[in-house]
Amino acid sequence: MAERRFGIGYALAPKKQQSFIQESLVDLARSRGIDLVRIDTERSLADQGPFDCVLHKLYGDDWKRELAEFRVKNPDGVIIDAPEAIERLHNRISMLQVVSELRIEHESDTFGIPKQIVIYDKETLFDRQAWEGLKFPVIAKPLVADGSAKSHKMALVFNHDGLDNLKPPIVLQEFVNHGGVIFKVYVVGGYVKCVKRKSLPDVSEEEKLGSLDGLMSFSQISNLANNERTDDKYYKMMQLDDTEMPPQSFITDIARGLQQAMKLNLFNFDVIRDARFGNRYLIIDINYFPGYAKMPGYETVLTDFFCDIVQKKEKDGVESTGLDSYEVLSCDDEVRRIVSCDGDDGGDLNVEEENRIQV
Ligand SMILES: O=P(O)(O)O[C@@H]1[C@@H](OP(=O)(O)O)[C@H](OP(=O)(O)O)[C@H](O)[C@H](OP(=O)(O)O)[C@H]1OP(=O)(O)O
Ligand SMILES: Nc1ncnc2c1ncn2[C@@H]1O[C@H](COP(=O)(O)OP(=O)(O)O)[C@@H](O)[C@H]1O
Ligand SMILES: [Mg+2]
Ligand SMILES: [Mg+2]
Repeated sequence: MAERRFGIGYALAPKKQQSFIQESLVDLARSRGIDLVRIDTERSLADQGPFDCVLHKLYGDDWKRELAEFRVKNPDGVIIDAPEAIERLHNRISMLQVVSELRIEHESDTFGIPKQIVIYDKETLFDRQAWEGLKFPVIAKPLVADGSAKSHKMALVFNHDGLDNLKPPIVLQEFVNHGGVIFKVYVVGGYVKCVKRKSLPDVSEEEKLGSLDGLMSFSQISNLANNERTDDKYYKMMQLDDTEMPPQSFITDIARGLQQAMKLNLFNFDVIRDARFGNRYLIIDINYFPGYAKMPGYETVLTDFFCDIVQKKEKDGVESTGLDSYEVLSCDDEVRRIVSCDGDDGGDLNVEEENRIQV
């Protein structure tokens, strides 16, 4: 009998397609019975395929309608992940709300999110009452995280003078010294991988007091190194070797908790370690379908994940994948759970002035 093959359609923006759909991934998936096929977004999704599975990172109502139509016409098809679940990550407030809802006990380490407020208009920006409890320096982040260059443009604000340049809606989040290193935790179904990346340097007491401009803008700090990123080489070059990794089991528990709460299979989150405590971790960002190609061995991890989904669907029906009802793929049983922790990131932020921070 001929080997059963599976078709996975992908709908990605050109830049994402280029970084993610590499020959090495396509070849490995093909050798294991999975054909990765580009979805033509100029045509109706439901008229293409057939696809056992749809993988996507696109924004907007038109695309949501395409997915809805696909669901109706392909009750056996699996959508990774549900657009309704992904949308939570398009707003920097709802994104982190889920962290506050997690209940995870760990012997010595704690986690949370930095103090933050959302500002919708200039009036509130200058209203000292709205600021109660929040201390300078703060990072101003665009409220919307929609993948645009603008949504990554941030500013470190040292004092009230810096506020003049900000354009709401923004989130103001306390800047927390963390030794200039950020931990990026990549999640793919049941797989969790934590890596170290360069971050913003700590701010000294003198800098806090002495900044002339009151503000410094920056964008995608941890992505500044665009050379090959095998971790050993990157860690040496960026002088990250000495930074201790967070406890693996702790990070895995947080990853699992987030995954279950958000009902997402493909995401990463950025974690910093509060330099004042050393055992306090803060989650500052969660991204849907991040740059997996930067993760060592991404081809194997992603292919294993695809195989798990299609095999589960084949064996027990689409409900068993959990993805039909927008649940996440279960982390036990058939889903291989590899956890490793070996140790990134960053247009018009809403600032009129530009001083690029060099790290
Ligand atoms: O392109 P890459 O590889 O830098 O991936 C970006 C991610 O970098 P990371 O994997 O966390 O280092 C990046 O993560 P950060 O927000 O920089 O932490 C985002 O996920 C970005 O997607 P979007 O612009 O928010 O939609 C991701 O961009 P897209 O590839 O989705 O456009
Ligand atoms: N509260 C914070 N304290 C210290 N550094 C931060 C904080 N928030 C963000 N950063 C730094 O700014 C970078 C970009 O912020 P992030 O929220 O991850 O936005 P993006 O979605 O563009 O990656 C982070 O990678 C980190 O280096
Ligand atoms: Mg980030
Ligand atoms: Mg982000």
